[in-house]
Amino acid sequence: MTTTAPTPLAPPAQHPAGPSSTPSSQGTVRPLLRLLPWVRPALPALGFSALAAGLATGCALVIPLVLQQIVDGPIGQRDASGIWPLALILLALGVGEAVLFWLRRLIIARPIMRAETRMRNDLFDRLQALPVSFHDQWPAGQLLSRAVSDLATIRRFLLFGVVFLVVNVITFVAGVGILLALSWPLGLIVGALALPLVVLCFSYESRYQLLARRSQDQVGDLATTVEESVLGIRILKSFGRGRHLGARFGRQAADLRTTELGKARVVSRLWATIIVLPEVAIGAALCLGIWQVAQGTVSLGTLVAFFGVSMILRWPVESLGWLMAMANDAASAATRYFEVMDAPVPITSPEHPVPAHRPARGRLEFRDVHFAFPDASAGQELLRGVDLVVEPGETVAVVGATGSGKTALTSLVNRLYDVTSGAVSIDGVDVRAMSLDDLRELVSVAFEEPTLFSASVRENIVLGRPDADDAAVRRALQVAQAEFVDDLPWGWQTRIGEQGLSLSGGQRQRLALARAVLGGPALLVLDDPLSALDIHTESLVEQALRSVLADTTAVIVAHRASTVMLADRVALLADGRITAVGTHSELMETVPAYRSLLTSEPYAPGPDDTAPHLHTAAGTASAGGHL
Ligand SMILES: Nc1ncnc2c1ncn2[C@@H]1O[C@H](COP(=O)(O)OP(=O)(O)OP(=O)(O)O)[C@@H](O)[C@H]1O
Repeated sequence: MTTTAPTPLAPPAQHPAGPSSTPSSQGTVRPLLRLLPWVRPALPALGFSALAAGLATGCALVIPLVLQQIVDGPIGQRDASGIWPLALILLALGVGEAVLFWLRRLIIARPIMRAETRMRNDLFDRLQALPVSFHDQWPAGQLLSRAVSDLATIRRFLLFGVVFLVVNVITFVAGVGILLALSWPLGLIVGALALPLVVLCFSYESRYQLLARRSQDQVGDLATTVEESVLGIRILKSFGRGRHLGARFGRQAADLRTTELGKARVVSRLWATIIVLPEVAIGAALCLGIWQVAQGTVSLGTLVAFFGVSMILRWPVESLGWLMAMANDAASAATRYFEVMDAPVPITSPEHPVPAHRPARGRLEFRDVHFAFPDASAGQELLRGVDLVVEPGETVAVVGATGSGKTALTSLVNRLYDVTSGAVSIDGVDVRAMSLDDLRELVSVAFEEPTLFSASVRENIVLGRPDADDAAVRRALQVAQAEFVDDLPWGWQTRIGEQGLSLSGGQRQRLALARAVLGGPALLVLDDPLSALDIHTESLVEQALRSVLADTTAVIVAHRASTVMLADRVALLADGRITAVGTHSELMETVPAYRSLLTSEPYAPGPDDTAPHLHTAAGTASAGGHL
């Protein structure tokens, strides 16, 4: 199978996650509001948490007022006994504040983490539902960073940022109200802070959001490099390219550092201004307050209370900088999350699926099939009118030059991709009209690159048929000549490493073949499944496969004559069409292009080869409908 996944050394693929696509117009609020469906169950807890935080801040705001009573009352009147009740109130307020802060955290943690888990599960489900063409275009690291770090960023904002953004604004408004009540000229000076603060935050938001987005994309690129270098460790070591990739990683890490420093610069500028503003306002109010106390227009207790409240207001103002940063980080993480969640899922079960024939006969038909990969340039069709019928129980080998589209053709059967036009049908039912569950039960596949998961041998084999019993697994293992699994340290329960790396290529192929033939599927699609086997094992597998293929419809992509011999007929794929169909010996005799593919005989297309070379043994319009 030819793959277009980005190679470790190629420039990053154009994917929608690029910083250039930063949707700055989305702002902060809209992406965050879209989290509502997941956050809704946590809203009561968020409300209680905000209430607890608000009450805690309320306690803190009342403390200076009690101090005012102490200063103007017992202290001013030198009545020591009057201090105790007020001191007890102070103590109660302090304890209340601490308990309420603890409660705030306790209430919110569980529901927000539940929301994060649901978002993560939904992302995983979405990734499973998205078509192969989506995964062809998106680097794995970009998806990984969305599933891990972006969701953690959103969780931190929901746990902490959102509550404090609300509570701090309320605290500021309430605090300024108290200050105005204590002394309106002093209150006005502190309250006037709000205007420059709002202007500042708005002016900084768009700059910061751009950097936040860039940094998250760069984390994704880093994750991609790590993933590729770990998966490709053998190649990198063999070619001594580890250092090269290390240099690329270093450059990406340096880019990320530059972006993070840029973020820090923007925040520190904002922060510096935000910290200076209340200091200036409080300083000015202090001068005026002292003058007012000296004039006797304000009591000393009022001045103490005023500064107590002002000090409490410093935190909501000063924290605004990083709360805004947190909100922007969360908004751009949410935007990245929704880029995946909003990606279209074109390959789905129809609303009213046509039931598959039961028992399935397994007649497979490609009718005028055209296909272009979604990311191919316009008009670049790989398949340009494929017509082919595979009768029930028949095995057809698809042969063609490398890159001619054999894998693409077989991928249309179980809808890994959909045809651009034309139709693929099984027992007369268009595969797009069936439910995906039905289709994937009917069609079983084995690819040249066998993917095994980090699970036991048995779990890997029964992947598509979890209810298969041991006898069926044993039969599948026999067909695939994969009984070597009995000799593994824990037999069928042996965990095979990530991607089955602890097994040889041939062993992995045999397990993948066992997985494909398990349970006797109606239709078997094998994409050069024996390429990694030695001649001896290959002939053993072929012997065993023959019994399975005797009554199963099968399409086998074949590169070697030995695999072709498994088939009843062979179809030659060239120039996007089936140009010849017949038995192996017929094609060897009459089709030079075919002969050249399976032997070392050179082939130069002649004038006779420009038109599709259709072997008539099966008859172009025969009763069987073969090409
Ligand atoms: N996801 C993709 N997006 C765009 N082009 C692709 C994609 N996958 C494969 N191709 C291109 O389509 C062509 C056919 O690929 P395909 O894998 O079907 O060929 P093949 O006949 O199976 O080749 P081989 O015999 O080498 O396995 C190749 O030129 C390949 O580069």
